[in-house]
Amino acid sequence: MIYTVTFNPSVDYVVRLDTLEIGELNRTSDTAKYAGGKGINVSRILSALDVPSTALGFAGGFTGEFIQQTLKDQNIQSDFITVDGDTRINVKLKTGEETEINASGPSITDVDIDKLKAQLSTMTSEDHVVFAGSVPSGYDHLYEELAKLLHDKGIEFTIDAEGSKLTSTLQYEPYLIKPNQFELEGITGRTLGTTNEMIDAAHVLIDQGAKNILLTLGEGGALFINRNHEYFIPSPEGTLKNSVGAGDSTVAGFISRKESGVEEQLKYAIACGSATAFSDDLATRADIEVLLDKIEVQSIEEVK
Ligand SMILES: Nc1ncnc2c1ncn2[C@@H]1O[C@H](COP(=O)(O)OP(=O)(O)O)[C@@H](O)[C@H]1O
Ligand SMILES: O=P(O)(O)OC[C@H]1O[C@](O)(COP(=O)(O)O)[C@@H](O)[C@@H]1O
Repeated sequence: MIYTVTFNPSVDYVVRLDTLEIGELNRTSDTAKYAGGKGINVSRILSALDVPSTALGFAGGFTGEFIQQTLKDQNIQSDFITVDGDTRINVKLKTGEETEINASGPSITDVDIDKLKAQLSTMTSEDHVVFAGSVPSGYDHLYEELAKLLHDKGIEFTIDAEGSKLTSTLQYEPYLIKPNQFELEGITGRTLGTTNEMIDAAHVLIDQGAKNILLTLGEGGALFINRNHEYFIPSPEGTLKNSVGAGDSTVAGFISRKESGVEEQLKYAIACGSATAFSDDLATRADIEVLLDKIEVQSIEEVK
């Protein structure tokens, strides 16, 4: 079973406006709300691809209810730990440009963490765990602690997190990490202007333990690096509607075809990411299938 863990889920409130005047009254042209948070998005795309998963994490209040009901309606299994306080609402402004305001989310306690650890303790080496997104304040060490717990039990895991939350887990050999360029620059502390600079930076993380790195570059596509392969995958052409969840969709696409070889995994990853970018909500299976044939996985030697 694939388990996704969203420590800090969100209701993503998408607000469309023709223009935004700071300091003035603005009226929307359209609004929508979606069950979000990185692991939840991974579960939703896996479900679109008919790959079962169970969504875990912390949820509370009316917003937490909304998320759990949405997953239920979509036939996605979930087992959230109830926390005090409302799950956050993240505002996604669409004004021609995309602007995001992500809230910090409700507090969690050591008791909540113990409940999550109890869930992880029932897993076996047949399972795969995806840890994704921010953590409530004060718990930055959680990623490292849980990665160690899974590594000690021989359970494969994927990490999509920023900065030290990600780098602290590399010693436990994550199956996949998925930084974007901005996140990789944050980790290395320098601007990565060329493909070679990005690949070199990725190899440092491989040397520290990461097994596979999908470095996503928005409309620029993605680079993939592991010990044996270096690939570039351009994004297909299309009209951007809402890129929220595009990165999570690439993670889901890659994991969904784990038994099919890396090139097929990359096709699915980019088809899922771009199909989500071209959709109002996350992509549907039909959106993904339309793009699959348009994805070309290029070995870096061909690109150079
Ligand atoms: N404007 C876009 N056009 C086409 N594909 C896109 C666009 N934005 C994102 N994608 C797709 O989604 C993937 C992940 O997007 P990215 O923005 O890099 O992730 P994140 O949301 O994690 O920052 C990209 O590799 C690409 O396949
Ligand atoms: O936990 P974080 O880092 O604040 O991110 C949460 C946000 O990320 C998302 O999961 C989208 O992530 P991506 O666009 O990177 O795929 C939203 O649904 C959510 O609002």
